[in-house]
Amino acid sequence: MTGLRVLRTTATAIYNIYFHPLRKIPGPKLWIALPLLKNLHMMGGHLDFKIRAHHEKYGDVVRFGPNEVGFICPEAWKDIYGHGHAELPKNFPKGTGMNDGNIVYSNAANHFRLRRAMLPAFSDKALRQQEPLIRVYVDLLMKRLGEVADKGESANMIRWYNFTTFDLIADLAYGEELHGLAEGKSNMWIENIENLMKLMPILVLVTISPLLSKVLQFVAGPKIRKSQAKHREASEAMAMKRINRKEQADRGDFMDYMMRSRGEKHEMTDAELISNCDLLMIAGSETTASLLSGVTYWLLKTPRALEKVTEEVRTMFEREEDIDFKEASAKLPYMLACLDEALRIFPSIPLSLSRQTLPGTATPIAGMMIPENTKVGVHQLSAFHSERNFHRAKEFIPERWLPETTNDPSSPFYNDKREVHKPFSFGPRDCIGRNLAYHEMRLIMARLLWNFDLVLDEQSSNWHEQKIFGLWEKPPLMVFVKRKAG
Ligand code: HEM
Repeated sequence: MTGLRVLRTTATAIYNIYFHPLRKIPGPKLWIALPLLKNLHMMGGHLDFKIRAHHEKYGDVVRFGPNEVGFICPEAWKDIYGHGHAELPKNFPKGTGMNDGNIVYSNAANHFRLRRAMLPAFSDKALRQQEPLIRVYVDLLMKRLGEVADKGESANMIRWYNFTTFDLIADLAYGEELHGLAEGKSNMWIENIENLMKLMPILVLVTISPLLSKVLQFVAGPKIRKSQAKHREASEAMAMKRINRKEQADRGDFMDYMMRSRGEKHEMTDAELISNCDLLMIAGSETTASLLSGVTYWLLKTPRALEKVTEEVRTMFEREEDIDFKEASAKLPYMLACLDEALRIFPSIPLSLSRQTLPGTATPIAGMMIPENTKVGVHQLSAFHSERNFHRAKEFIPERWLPETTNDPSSPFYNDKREVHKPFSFGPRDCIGRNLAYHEMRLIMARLLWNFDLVLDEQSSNWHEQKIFGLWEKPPLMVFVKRKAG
């Protein structure tokens, strides 16, 4: 039996390497022969760095498995994710099937309807209504960090940013406070992410072995199902409460706008509102908090940039109250460059959003014909860190995004392939919350730098050396916040 299995694995490996339609695309032969090796790297949190190294070795187009090709050139975004051709369906990890009520998991037709119903919640008009709701939490963050500053201790910025973004998205989605900032209380979404990160190596291990999967189902299955049911129940109760709270009807928050679809062809059902609010909690909070921690760390590691952005904030505004969405976006070009550079060097979603080529036909991607049913994607970490795309790619250099650089042929960054930098993805399924995210990040960072001088605690001096389990591991980021002098 074992002999037969070895024979079959060997024959498949030989076919995949020497006879498969993708055989001409370069890539690590071991991974093509033994796809499980990738899972082992995933378990260790190293997979995305290995992928990056393979792109460095093999080039813009790399075959990572029997049926899998990764790209890091700008044209691939349009061909894989863009408008103007049939949508390449998403590839979901095993065990997470399609859920048509949820915008991320929906099929093309449902996605179109849900996106139409959700888009108004992210319009400029909605953002103007949401700003005062968001400001409450930014004020509170400043107050709480002031208390930390007075104690003279270093603060774990991961927690503070998480509290802020989760508090404010919960308010926009459910019209309810989570009391993260006020009471230092965690919440079920943060706990879910933390648990998932801890469990990731085990979850990957069970995908390798059906036997281990059965053992895990037996040992932990009931507990996992119970905790999922509890989460569903709690988030459903919060959403239903908001749906029925008439006094919050014209609040301008996510729920208000999504409920305006009622009575229209694209209306969202209660079940869809529940599912998408739950999604917005994760999609809108973890991503933004992650970037805030990334930009904070890289600024602290790059004193020249920290000095420049702090000076920009403190000279462009006379009073803290004047820092708002509109003024911050008009007056802080260097801050925007810092955020973009952080999104490049520490992208919130560092991996490849995997798609599958359509059956029955080859798909043109970046000038190549990719056979049917191939997993394809742009791996963000590899694309953004590649010297093929960016000069001094591994360094945090916000200047590369400034108009005076992008328009100056004598600048070494002039030829950076900025079009490859799409941390919010691209096309019909790109990030719906991009503008909100930029406003939020700009406001929080501007207020932070207005109020405080920041110093990295020695213990976090190598914070960027961290693992990726789908998301960045994000160990504590310890920073001394000191009230600004004078
Ligand atoms: C730095 C912050 C953010 C980053 C880097 C980011 C990135 C992304 C990316 C890469 C996608 C595509 C995911 C996929 O194809 O599966 C996405 C989708 C999405 N994002 Fe964001 N996001 C951020 C903030 C936000 C915020 C603030 C919200 C809302 C409050 C939000 C809501 C969504 C939603 C609903 C989708 C699904 C869109 C669709 O399928 O049509 N995101 N985001």
